[in-house]
Amino acid sequence: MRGCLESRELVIDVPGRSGGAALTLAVAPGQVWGVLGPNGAGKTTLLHTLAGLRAPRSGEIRLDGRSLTAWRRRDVARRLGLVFQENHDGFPATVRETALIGRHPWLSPWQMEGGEDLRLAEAALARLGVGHLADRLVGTLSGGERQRVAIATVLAQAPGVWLADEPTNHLDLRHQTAVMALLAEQARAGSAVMMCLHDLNLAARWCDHLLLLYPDGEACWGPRDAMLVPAALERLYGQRLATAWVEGAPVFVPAG
Ligand SMILES: Nc1ncnc2c1ncn2[C@@H]1O[C@H](COP(=O)(O)OP(=O)(O)OP(=O)(O)O)[C@@H](O)[C@H]1O
Repeated sequence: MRGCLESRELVIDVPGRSGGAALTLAVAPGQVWGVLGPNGAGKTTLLHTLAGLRAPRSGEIRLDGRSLTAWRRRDVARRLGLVFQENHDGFPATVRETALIGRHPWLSPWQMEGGEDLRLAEAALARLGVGHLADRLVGTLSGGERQRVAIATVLAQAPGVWLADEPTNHLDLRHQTAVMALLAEQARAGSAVMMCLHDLNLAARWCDHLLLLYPDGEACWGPRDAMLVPAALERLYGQRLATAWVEGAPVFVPAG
């Protein structure tokens, strides 16, 4: 499914911060954007603003060529999926029931999920390697299993735009790689993908565009190689870095 998300002169509303960069950028079909920045820089605020969950201070967001506020909420949910940083399970649902929530934007009010919805939800769980947990209550899962169910739920939703807040949260190395490969695969199929990451090396390997959010609200963005400048990254995190090259890609590690 193709999707495109644009921001025009967008200033996010970070509590206690005056000003902030005006973001004008487009996450085009096929692109994978990484959002980097230290704790509190506003990465989650940005993703939630782009998803329409909180109002910007100023500026506009356009989803598939139309103002986000002009779409009905259901139509937004058919086009845009959000992987939250943490999952809070208010109800005792099974893994299968949780993945089926991804199909709800595609049902009419009061319509029950059908066989095709069930097939898509179970295929998504299998893709994330959690199909065998379908009958378990989500509250009994490990952190990494729960995270993979959350990603499977968005996969079942089949959005053209993916917003993922630290999608590799709680995941071991193999599953981090599998999830990044899945997001890249979604982009290759025409989706627009944007994710917050704390791991510079995952960003360097898997993202083609980067947005650097500084704690004072400043920002810069562009193609990955133009953004992966050690001095800029050191200023971003307030941390000296050493750079090595492994299999043709830069690897950043904290120095001294
Ligand atoms: N509801 C709120 N009330 C007060 N302050 C808030 C609220 N939501 C966010 N903030 C503040 O806004 C700033 C940006 O938060 P945000 O969660 O977007 O940062 P982040 O870059 O995602 O951080 P992290 O890397 O720690 O996840 C933080 O200083 C946070 O404390």
